[in-house]
Amino acid sequence: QTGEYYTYGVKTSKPKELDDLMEDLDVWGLDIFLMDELTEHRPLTAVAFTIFKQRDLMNTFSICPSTLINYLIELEDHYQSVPYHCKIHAADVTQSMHVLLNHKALESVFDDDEIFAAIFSAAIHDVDHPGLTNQYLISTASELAIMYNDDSVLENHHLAVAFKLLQHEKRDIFCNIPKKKRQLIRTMVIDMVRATDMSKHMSLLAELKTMVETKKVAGSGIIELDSYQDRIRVLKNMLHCADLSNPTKPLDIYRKWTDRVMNEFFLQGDKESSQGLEISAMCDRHKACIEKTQVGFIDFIVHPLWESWADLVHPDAQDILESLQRNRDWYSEQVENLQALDKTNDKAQN
Ligand SMILES: COc1ccc(C2=NN(C3CCN(c4nc(N)nc5sccc45)CC3)C(=O)[C@@H]3CC=CC[C@H]23)cc1OC
Ligand SMILES: [Mg+2]
Repeated sequence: QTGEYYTYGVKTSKPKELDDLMEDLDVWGLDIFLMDELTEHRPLTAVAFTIFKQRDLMNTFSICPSTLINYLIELEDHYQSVPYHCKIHAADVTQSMHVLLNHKALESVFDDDEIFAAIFSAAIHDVDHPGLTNQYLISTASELAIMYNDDSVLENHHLAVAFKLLQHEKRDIFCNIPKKKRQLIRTMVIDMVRATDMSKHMSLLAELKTMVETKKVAGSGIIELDSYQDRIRVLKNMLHCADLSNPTKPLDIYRKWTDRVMNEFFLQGDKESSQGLEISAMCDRHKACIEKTQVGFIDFIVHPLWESWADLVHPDAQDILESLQRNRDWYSEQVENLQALDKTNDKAQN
């Protein structure tokens, strides 16, 4: 019979399976789609609540569990049911952030404020995403682009929505945090979420590379970060890595994300086409080559970022880098097979 089990803040009719799955909460490659099923479509609430519990953040910040649940459920309900930028993506990035924070090279580097800010940022980072790009919102002079003057339109919107949801006493998880500390956490969250705008990718990566070159490492291999700028630079890159982690996950999970993101891009392309607009890169369902796009995404964006991250936290991200390489090889083989198929078809027709 369906039990009223709330161990993880959400109801489940499969407590045993959910217990088993939550064993993998700090494992890279946890099946977040199974999490969505077992939590009856509350993956973000279950994952974020359990991470807060495991890191003892409710005690540290005097957060009443019901207030945290109320906020997380409201936050999760404000993720739109778009193919990619939905609540499962938010849960995925939150869980990925949780694992990255556990890197040995970062052990006891970050304090409770920074850890709270990092997990909270991941949970809120795409809330109310409409499944359209900044460029589309800007070129169609949308309400959001007007509101945010074309500057990191989506990222500023995610932040505003997330903080507005706190303004109800039943949901204000910051209510027992001293004012000064609350402002510091808010500043860090704004910096981290704004850094998930892909237009900031190149400058963020350049900063990460500089940090790697000048990295000060204690004898134990733990990184020394002495300024706010250095600390927030690592946290911004960490969230950016979590946001660009799909190609580093087990192939069956990665391929589900590829299907979802291309579906979202194609839906935008359909809108652009029906509005007589030029169809954006990767958004034309009649012209896109999904496998080639993934090889390009990995070669130009994902691998350069993860290679630098792996240098920073060496050797903690080696298995992640190897998984990325295997997945890149698999998609590259698919491209070769498709090209061979095209050649065979051409021969057959001529
Ligand atoms: C699983 O597969 C994927 C997952 C996510 C994305 C995203 N993509 N982008 C951009 C990336 C650069 N982009 C590129 N543009 C052009 N012209 N060429 C090229 S070659 C290679 C890329 C590229 C534009 C989209 C976003 O901003 C999303 C929001 C935030 C983070 C990443 C998200 C993409 C995936 O697979 C492609
Ligand atoms: Mg985003």
